[in-house]
Amino acid sequence: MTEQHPASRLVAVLGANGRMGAEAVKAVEAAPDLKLVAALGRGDSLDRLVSSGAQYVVDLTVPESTEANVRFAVEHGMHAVVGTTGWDASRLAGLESLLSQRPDTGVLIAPNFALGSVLASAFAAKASKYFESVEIIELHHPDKVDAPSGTAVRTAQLIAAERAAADVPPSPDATTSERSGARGCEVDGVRVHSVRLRGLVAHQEVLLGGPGEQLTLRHDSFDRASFMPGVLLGVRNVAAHPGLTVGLDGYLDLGL
Ligand SMILES: NC(=O)C1=CN([C@@H]2O[C@H](COP(=O)(O)OP(=O)(O)OC[C@H]3O[C@@H](n4cnc5c(N)ncnc54)[C@H](O)[C@@H]3O)[C@@H](O)[C@H]2O)C=CC1
Ligand SMILES: O=C(O)C1=N[C@H](C(=O)O)C[C@H](O)C1
Repeated sequence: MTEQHPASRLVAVLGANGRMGAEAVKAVEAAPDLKLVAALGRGDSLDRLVSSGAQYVVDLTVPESTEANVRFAVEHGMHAVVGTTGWDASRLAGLESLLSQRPDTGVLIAPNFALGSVLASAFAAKASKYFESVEIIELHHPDKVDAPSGTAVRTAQLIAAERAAADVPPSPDATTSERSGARGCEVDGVRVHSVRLRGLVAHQEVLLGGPGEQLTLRHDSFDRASFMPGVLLGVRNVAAHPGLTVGLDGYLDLGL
């Protein structure tokens, strides 16, 4: 007979057959204070979230599914911890409006669950106002469907906000002739370059340049195990943070 933890949080994982979802299933099963009540893959009915009694939903699916999944969870009073990419400003606004009708429900949208990545992005944002130039290089496995990565988008947004608040001008760039894509894409005025290479998992460098010097902030996830402490931290904290939180840093005391 399996031992029941008296205060178990009942957790469902969506995308359970995927690279991240499979890892999250193992992490939830191994956590003494959590109980996995559903592990759903593509094509499974979301009604199983309700019938399983799930209180927490971990969404690790695909950009085209995640919005409907999270809406379903919130409409049924479940807290959601979301690692899936694709949450642009308009999706976030729609979710905030839905959550305003559910004041006790919490949703965490975490572009990256790895603590080191969250720290690297925060440090980069803080440092960026002291440098003339900033560019981001994100490097991932070639099975990733979206580019640039959600982490890079979030990092660029944090950097852009810090630089705007400090009235830092745009990074200098004399390019007048460009083969399409050579300068990457622009996110809030920050150039982002995406590499897809077999052997990689998830990596990012923020390059900060000033006269005669460069600061590079690099983070590497060598294994998806790196994301699991953040997933568990999200599940354990999301109910205490009703409404929408974007970024795991919202649950951490970074003191920055
Ligand atoms: N926040 C973070 O720290 C991390 C986020 N990610 C993001 O998480 C997402 C998943 O990444 P991977 O696991 O590498 O992708 P994956 O492609 O291996 O897994 C996605 C899984 O979701 C399933 N799926 C699609 N629609 C579904 C639905 N409606 N219900 C249930 N399952 C559904 C797919 O069949 C697939 O098995 C991506 O958006 C990725 O960028 C990935 C790693 C870390
Ligand atoms: O698809 C991935 O693998 C990852 N996706 C997230 C992203 O787009 O930032 C998080 C991490 O980089 C891994």
